[in-house]
Amino acid sequence: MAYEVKCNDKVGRYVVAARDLEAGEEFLEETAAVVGPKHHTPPVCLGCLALVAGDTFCGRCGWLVCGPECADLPVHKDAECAIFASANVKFGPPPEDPTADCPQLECVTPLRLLLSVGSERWSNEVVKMESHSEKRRGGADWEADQVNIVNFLLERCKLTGKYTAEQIHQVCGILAVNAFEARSSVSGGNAVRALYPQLAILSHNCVPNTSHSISSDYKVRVRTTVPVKKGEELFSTYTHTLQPTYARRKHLKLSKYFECQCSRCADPEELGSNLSTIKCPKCEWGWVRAENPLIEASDYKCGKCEFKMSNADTMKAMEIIKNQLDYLDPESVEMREQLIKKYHSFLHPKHAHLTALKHALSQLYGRALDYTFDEMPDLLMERKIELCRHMLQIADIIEPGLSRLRGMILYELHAPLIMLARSLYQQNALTGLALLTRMQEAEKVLAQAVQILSLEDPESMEGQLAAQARFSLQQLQQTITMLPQQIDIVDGDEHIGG
Ligand SMILES: C[S@@+](CC[C@H](N)C(=O)[O-])C[C@H]1O[C@@H](n2cnc3c(N)ncnc32)[C@H](O)[C@@H]1O
Repeated sequence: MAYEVKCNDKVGRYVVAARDLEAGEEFLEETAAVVGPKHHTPPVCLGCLALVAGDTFCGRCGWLVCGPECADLPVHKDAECAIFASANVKFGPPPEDPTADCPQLECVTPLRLLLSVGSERWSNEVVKMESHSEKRRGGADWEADQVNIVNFLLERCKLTGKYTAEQIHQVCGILAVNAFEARSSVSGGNAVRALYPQLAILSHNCVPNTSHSISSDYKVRVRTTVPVKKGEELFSTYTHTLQPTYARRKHLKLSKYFECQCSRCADPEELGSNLSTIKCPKCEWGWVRAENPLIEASDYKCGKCEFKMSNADTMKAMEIIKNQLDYLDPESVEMREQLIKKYHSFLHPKHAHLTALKHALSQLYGRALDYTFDEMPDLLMERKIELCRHMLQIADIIEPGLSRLRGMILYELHAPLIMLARSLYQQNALTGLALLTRMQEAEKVLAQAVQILSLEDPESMEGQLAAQARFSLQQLQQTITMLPQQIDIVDGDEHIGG
């Protein structure tokens, strides 16, 4: 076994490496203990979990499915279907808006997990999982679960006597604290939730040293992203690493019921990534950061002058900017560039809000309408390169090594490097030697992207990119091999072949 489970008073169970692990080493493979609709989900088929319009129903229980084939899938037929059918609880009218949440489906995944009570997996693994029932009890989530799940299952589905209210709340807590988001196995897979009792033992860190990928059969594979020495802890991340400290900590407190104290959270500079740093409005080159980021209500102050901003004012300003980001047209390059200009005098260039804009732009340049590679002038190629390098500097800190984030950024970076180099060479703005050097740099970037993305499930979006990246790498390597000859011809007196 490559890992060992330990336990302490602070986090409960956690995982350490049982031997030295290399970067990219797979140390855990696991099938899901349960897969089902997310807690907040639009209408989905209870067979394949694809999004549905809400007008086709299972012939036995009357709940949502795509059609008879999905109705007969064991995941539905052998689970909630029999319970709903025997209690004669029909699915009510689905929401008019098929993208809106469907509270009726909240009971499905908890019920699927309850149906495993007494199984070997339940007794050996699931029952040991953290539910935080004491912290959840009486809170808003608990009260909503009481109505939508506990009462519904006990009263409407007539399960009193089979399960207790406490047991159903325990299952709701286990899912809330431990479940992972997966993609349904249908094409364009929508978000669903899956429970992996071994993977869930890993503690959280805002700089994770592992990554996992879930395949279309809902098997998860977990690997390291950096070398991990024997005895060192293995961490996953329960939140979005590109968010600033106050947002990550709030999410972890509200949904996972603990206060993160990791070294990134404790450092006002976020280990140099500066995702929470604001520009001082009073002095030049002063940076405003939380006085103590581990205190939720901490005020913010400039490290250079005496300027201070209250926590409330800072949070309000952050919220206003975030709202503007949330409602952006997902395809708009111009609006994102405008917002960057608008806020660059208020935020650190690496602040999470500017970084979110830059991250989106690093992917939109080359793809968005009017901004495909064919249409982009050199200036915009340079912009895409700059944006990718910005993202890479941050990823090197918050998700170092063979992380999916780095793999995707490196993939984005290779194409503009090649295209810009070619264009400059054609304009005689680069010598043949400089062209070769730049192509070799792009080759290194693309080779790293291939190395990382090849660790992903081949059917996933990243896995498919890996295949494309491998093909591009072969082509690039051929080009580079032939380049010295071609440059000799074009440049005449340049001798770079040797
Ligand atoms: C998914 S579970 C992890 C496994 C859990 N420790 C157990 O014993 O089953 C998540 C819970 O573990 C604890 N935990 C995980 N990472 C932590 C961290 N960095 N700091 C404090 N508690 C943490 C919290 O109680 C959290 O709600």
